[in-house]
Amino acid sequence: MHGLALSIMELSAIGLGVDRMLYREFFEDAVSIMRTNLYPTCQEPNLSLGTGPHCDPNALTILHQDLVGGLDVFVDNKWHKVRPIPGALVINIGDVFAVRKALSNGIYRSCLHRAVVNSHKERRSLVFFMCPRADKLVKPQRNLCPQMRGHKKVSGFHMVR
Ligand SMILES: O=C(O)CCC(=O)C(=O)O
Ligand SMILES: [Fe+2]
Repeated sequence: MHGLALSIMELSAIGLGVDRMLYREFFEDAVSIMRTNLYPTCQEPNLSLGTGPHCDPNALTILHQDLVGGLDVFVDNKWHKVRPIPGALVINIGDVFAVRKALSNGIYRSCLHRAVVNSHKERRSLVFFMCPRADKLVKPQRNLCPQMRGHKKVSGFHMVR
């Protein structure tokens, strides 16, 4: 999973027009998180949520869901179902990569999502959260920061787990 996430980061760097190896130093040998989620059936699914609406706070998320369905994304002011496709992974970018002043300086966006439950079948997902190394300062490349022109230093932050 970590190797796949690193390759996706390389592609993302190419998309931003920065050195494709740039993000390797942030993520190589970093401690990431893997979690399994189990959503039991619920008699009143409309009154309950599996996971409430959120953006992932890490850099990149790789999610595998079973075929039950329940992941929703919020796009154009509405919730949309992410239909499970056998063998497919869902790739989500998180705040460390997406927000302003983070790695892409807001050029990439993190996506609000949630998981809903149903009354007939329990659901499982397996999620890999790629996090940056704790000792790395998260900040965008200077050329992604037109608003910083004329400033000496681009400030950054450390990811707190
Ligand atoms: O189980 C899902 O489909 C979503 C889980 C999720 O968003 C998370 O664990 O951050
Ligand atoms: Fe999430």
